[in-house]
Amino acid sequence: MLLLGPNNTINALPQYCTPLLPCLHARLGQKSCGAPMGPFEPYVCKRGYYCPPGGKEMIICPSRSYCPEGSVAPLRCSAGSVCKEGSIKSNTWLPLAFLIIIDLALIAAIMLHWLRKRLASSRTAGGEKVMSFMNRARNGASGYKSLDDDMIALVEPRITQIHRQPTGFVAAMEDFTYQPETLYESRSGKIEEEVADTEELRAFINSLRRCIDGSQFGLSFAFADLGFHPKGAAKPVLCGITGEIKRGSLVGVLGGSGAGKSTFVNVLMGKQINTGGTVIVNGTVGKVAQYKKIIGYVPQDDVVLPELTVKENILHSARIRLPSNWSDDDIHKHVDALIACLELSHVKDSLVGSTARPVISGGQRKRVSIGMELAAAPMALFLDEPTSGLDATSAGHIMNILKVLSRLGITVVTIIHQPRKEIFETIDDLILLANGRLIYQGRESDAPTFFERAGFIFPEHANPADTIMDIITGQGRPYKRVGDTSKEALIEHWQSISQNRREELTTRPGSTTEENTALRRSIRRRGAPLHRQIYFCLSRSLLQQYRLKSSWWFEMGIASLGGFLIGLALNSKSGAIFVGLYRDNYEILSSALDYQTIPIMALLVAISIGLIASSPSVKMFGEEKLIYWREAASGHNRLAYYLGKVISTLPRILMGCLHFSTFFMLLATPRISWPRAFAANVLYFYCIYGLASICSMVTRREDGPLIATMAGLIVGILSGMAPQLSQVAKWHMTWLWRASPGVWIGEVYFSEDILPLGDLYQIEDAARVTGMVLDRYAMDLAILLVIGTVYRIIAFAELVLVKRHKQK
Ligand SMILES: Nc1ncnc2c1ncn2[C@@H]1O[C@H](COP(=O)(O)OP(=O)(O)OP(=O)(O)O)[C@@H](O)[C@H]1O
Repeated sequence: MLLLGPNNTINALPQYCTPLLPCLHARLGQKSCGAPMGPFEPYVCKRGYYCPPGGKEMIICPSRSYCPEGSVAPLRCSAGSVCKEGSIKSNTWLPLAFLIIIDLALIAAIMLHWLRKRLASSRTAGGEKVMSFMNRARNGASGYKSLDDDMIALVEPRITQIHRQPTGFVAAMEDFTYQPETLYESRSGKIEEEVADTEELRAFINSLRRCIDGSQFGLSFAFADLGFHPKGAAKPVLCGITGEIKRGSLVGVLGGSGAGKSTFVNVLMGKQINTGGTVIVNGTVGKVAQYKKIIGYVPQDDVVLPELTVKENILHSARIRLPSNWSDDDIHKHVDALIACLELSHVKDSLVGSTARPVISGGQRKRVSIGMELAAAPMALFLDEPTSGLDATSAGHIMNILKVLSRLGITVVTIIHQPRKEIFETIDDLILLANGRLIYQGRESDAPTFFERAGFIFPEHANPADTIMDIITGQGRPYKRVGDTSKEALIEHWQSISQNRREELTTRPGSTTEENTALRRSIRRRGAPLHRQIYFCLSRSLLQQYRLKSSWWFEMGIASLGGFLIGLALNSKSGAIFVGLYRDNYEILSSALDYQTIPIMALLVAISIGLIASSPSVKMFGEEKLIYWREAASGHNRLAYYLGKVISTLPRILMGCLHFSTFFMLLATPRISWPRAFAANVLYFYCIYGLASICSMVTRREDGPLIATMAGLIVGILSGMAPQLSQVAKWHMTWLWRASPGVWIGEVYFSEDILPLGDLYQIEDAARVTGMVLDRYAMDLAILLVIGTVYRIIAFAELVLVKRHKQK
C-alpha cells in the first residue's frame, strides 16, 4: 500500500474528509505542509521518503538511493550519480564525465596530428623541396618554368648559399632566391621549355599506356543531322549538325555565346539525349552512355572539393575509375606523375580551397579539375573552356598536354573561347557553330581557305582565330567588302558544300567485332568494385569532416546548448513530471492531473533535435551536389557515394546526441533511463538527418537549410502533444501523426516516464486520454529506425532521378 494514514488502525480505518472547501484546501496543500486532512485521512508517501508496505512507517531515503513521491522502497541511484540522504531524484554525472573525456581526447588527437603535420611539412618544405629544386638546377636544366602567377623563371642558376631560417631553408643562388612555399623571386628572364619533352610528361604518358593502348583503342564520333529541341522551347538549340571527330584528334568547338557549344558537347557525350539525328561511336549507332567510364568531362566551373588537397582530389578520381587490378601503390605513382606533368607538385599537399576562400590559384584549380579526369585515363576527353581564366602560358601548357594526349590515341574535344594564335594552331580539327547550326567542320588549317572561298579576307598579321570568331558571330563585315556576311549565309554556304556528308558518315563501316570486344573488355575492367568505392567515399567524407573541424565543434556546442536549455526549463520540476489518478479506490484523494509535462518535454526534445541536426545534414549533402553529378556522369557508383556519405554522418549523429542527451538528462532528470533515452534520441537524430537530406536534394542549395529546419519543426510538432493523439484520432488523421518520427519519440518518453509510476497512478487512464500506447519501447525504436531509413531511400532516389536535368 502506498498510502499512509498515521492514525489508521484496524479499528479506525482510513476515512476521507467531506468534499468541503477547507478539507480540499488541506488535502491539496499536503504536498507543501505534509499534513493529511484529519487524523484518519490517508496520504501519499512524501518525496525523499519511502513507506514500506503496510503503510505504517515513513522512512527517510538513505544515501546512494532516491525516493520519488509514493515510494514503497528506495530506488538505487545509478552509477556516477551523487545521491545524499533524502534525495528525490538521481542526477547522473557519469555521462558528463565520459563526454568530457571523449572531447578532451579528440582535441588532444587533433593537436597531436597538427603538430606532426607541421613538423613533417617544415621538414619537407625546408629540406626536400629545396634540395630537389637545387638538384634540378645543378643537373643543368636550361631553365625552370612555372605556370603560377607568383612563380619564377630562372636562367642557369648557380647555388651560392643555403641558410637555415625559422620558416625552413633559404637557398640563395646567383640570380634566384627561394623561400619555401611563400616567396619566389627572380631577376632573370624567361626560358621556354618544351612541355612535351619534360620528364614528368613522359612519366605520365608511360603510366597512361598501362590503361590505353593508342594503337588498339580509342573513340571516334560521327553525328548526322544531330538535333536538340528542349520541351517547351520555341526553337531548337541544335539543328542538323553533321560531322565527325576522329580517334586521337584534338578538336576545338568554337562559337559565339549561346551558339550551342555546351549543348553539342553534352549531347555528344551522352549527358543530354538528342531529340533528332544520330550519334555514332566507333562506327556503331548506340547509347553513348555505355562509354561513360572511358569518357572524361571537365566542366567549365572547377567542380573540386575545397577541403581536400590537390593530390587527394585527383587520387580519389583515380582510385574509383582506374582499372580494378591496379594496386594502390601504382595509383599513387600514376597520380604523382600526372601532378608533376600538370606542374602542380609544389602545391600537391595544399588544400584546393574555394573561389570564395582560395588557397591555390585559379589556374592551379583548373589544372586540378583537368587532372581529376586525366587521372582516370579516359579514351575520350571533353573539356568546357579549359583555358578560360588562365594566363597565356598556363593555357598554352594545358593545350600542349591535350595535344600530347591526343597523340596517344585519346580523342580530345574542347570548347574554346577566343584562343591565342599558338593555342589555335595546336588544334587539329574545328567545329564552328552559330545559332545551334554548323558553319564549318574540318581541319583547322583548312578553315581560312573555307572562309576565303566564301569571300572573306584574313588580315595578314592578325590571329586567324580572332578573325574566324568575328565572322561566325556575325561581325565579319571588316573582312568582306561586298556580299552577305550574316551567320545564316555562312550556315547555308556550309550546307551547300557538305550535302553528301550525312550519307557518307552513316554508311561508313564500323569497328570490327574484335575491336569492339576489346573495347568492351577494357570498359568492364575499369572502376573499383562497389565495396572499395564505398570505402573510398567514406574515407573522403570523414577527411572532409576532419578538415572542417570548426563546423563539428560548432555543431557539438549547439547540441550541448540545446540539451542544457531544455534541461534547465524542466529542472524546476525535479523529476515530478507526471501526476495521475491514484489507484485502488483512492482516486478521490487525487489532486490536479498533469498529463501534459511529459508530452511537452518530448516536444521540446523533438524540436531541439530538429533544429540542431537539420542544418549540418543539409551542409553534408547539399553543398556537394555539383561534385556528385560530375562524378556520377563519369561512372562513379552513385550508391557508393551516398552510402559513404550516410555512414560518415554516424559519428556526427552519435556525438551530437551524446552532447545533447548528457545535458538534457542531467538537468531535466526524467524517469526514463539514460541509455533508453539516448537510444531514442540517436534514432531521432538519424531521422532528422535523413529528412534534411531529402530537403537538400529537392531544394536549391541556398534554400536547403531553411526548408530542412522547417521540416524538422513540423515533424517535431507532430509529436502528439497538441493536438493530442486522442483528438487526432477523432479527425481520422492518426496516420499522419504516426508517419512522423516525432510521435514515436513522444511515445517513448511518455511510456518510459510513467511506467515506473504504475503502482501509484492509473497510467492506463493517462494513456487513453493522451492517445499514447504504453510499454512498446522496442517497437517505437524500430519504427524510428525504419522512418530514418525510408527518408534516406527517398533522398537517394531523388538524387538519382534529378541527376539528368540538373547536370546542365
Ligand atoms: N535544356 C534547355 N532548355 C532550354 N534552352 C536551352 C536548354 N539548353 C540550352 N538552352 C539554350 O540554348 C542556347 C545554347 O546554350 P549553350 O549553353 O549550349 O550555349 P554555349 O554556346 O555553350 O554558350 P556559352 O558560350 O555562353 O556557354 C542558350 O540560349 C540556352 O539558353
